[in-house]
Amino acid sequence: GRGFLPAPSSLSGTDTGTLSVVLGIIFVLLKVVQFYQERKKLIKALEAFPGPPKHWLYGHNHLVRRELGSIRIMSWGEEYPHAFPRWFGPLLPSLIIHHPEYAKSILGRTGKSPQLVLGSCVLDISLGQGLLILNGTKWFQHRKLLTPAFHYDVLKSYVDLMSDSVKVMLDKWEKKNTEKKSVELFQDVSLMTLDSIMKCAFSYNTNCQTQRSALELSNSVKAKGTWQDTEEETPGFSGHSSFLTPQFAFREDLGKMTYTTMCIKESLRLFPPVPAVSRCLSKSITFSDGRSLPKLVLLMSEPTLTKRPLLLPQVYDPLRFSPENSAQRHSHAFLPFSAGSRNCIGQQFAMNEMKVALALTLLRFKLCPDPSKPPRLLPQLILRSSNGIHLHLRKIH
Ligand code: HEM
Repeated sequence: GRGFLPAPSSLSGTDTGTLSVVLGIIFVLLKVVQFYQERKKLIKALEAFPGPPKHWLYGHNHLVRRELGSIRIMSWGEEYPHAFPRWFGPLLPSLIIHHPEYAKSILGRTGKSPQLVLGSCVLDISLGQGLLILNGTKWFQHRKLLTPAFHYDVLKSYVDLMSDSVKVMLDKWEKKNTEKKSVELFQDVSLMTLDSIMKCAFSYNTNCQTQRSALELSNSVKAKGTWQDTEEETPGFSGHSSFLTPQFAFREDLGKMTYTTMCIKESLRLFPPVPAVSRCLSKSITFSDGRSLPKLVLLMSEPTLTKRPLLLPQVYDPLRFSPENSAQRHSHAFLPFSAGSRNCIGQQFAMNEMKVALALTLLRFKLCPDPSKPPRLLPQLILRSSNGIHLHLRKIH
């Protein structure tokens, strides 16, 4: 029948233009209303979580300094049990979780892809589309593809490759004049870990510790292809036999290095290499104490806080991790490698490598800190020291 609007065919150009503008405005208004309602719901839900007062514009940004175990965050943790809101500016809320039971609720959620918040464009550019920042089905497929490569038995065979890489590093240290001056070790250790992962994952000897510049190396890695490019051919973790040397004695002993493992865990507790993990809720959640959150809240969990029961005192004491002392501990009180389906796939690889590196290093050197250059901790995506790590090396034999 006849309506108020003329038939589409009779619309002039100006009318079509006006119509699109009106539709556009309606769309934007609907989005604003939707955003406003979601925000109201979110703020209501966050009311159940008391927290420090926030500034209307900065949120909590002006109160929190980027430092490991920030005293302020720690004291907030003291004041506001289990979890408290942390606003990034006026619009973006997050919930800082610092209770093992809360961490368990979040990290223990099943489903194909616990969404990570990490998929920001900055990470996309710097890391490529690796497992760490993938989400959804793609993450699930890649994770499934890579999991067998980290099987216990497969990892055992890498011990020889790891020890070769460590020995190159130690030989380099022997040649340095370490009599009086302390040595910056972070660079060397980074290159050693790169060398060893390249050998294990790609069966590729880069010689990066002795020859290549970082640029040359990154080009050769690109030429060789990265993990995510090798879907048909499971990335490395296979034809590595050419590197194997049968005489390595630790291979069977790694599982027996109980005290070394305790020392490593204590170091990971005090200096967590991944200082915080974050999750985005894809559906609402109710915690064990009855408080709940709607979907789409950015959640951050600082392991430094999550493992609060362990955090104080700041004294290095490996015995904290003795079987007796660990028996009563909550399963989610100490999470250097995170937990749940999105935990660190390289956890066992990393533990093995740390044991091999530590044992071989201590067989050759005594290490002492340089009090004039203490590390300045800088928690970024990973924890680093802004001024390197300076140690005195004393040759044992
Ligand atoms: C001490 C050494 C390491 C620590 C403390 C560590 C810690 C972590 C943590 C906490 C996560 C979870 C991140 C999150 O939930 O947002 C993670 C993820 C991951 N780690 Fe590690 N990691 C270490 C070494 C390694 C190594 C050696 C590899 C590879 C051989 C590796 C590969 C990965 C991958 C691929 C993921 C992403 C897993 C996924 O999203 O499914 N990590 N790591």
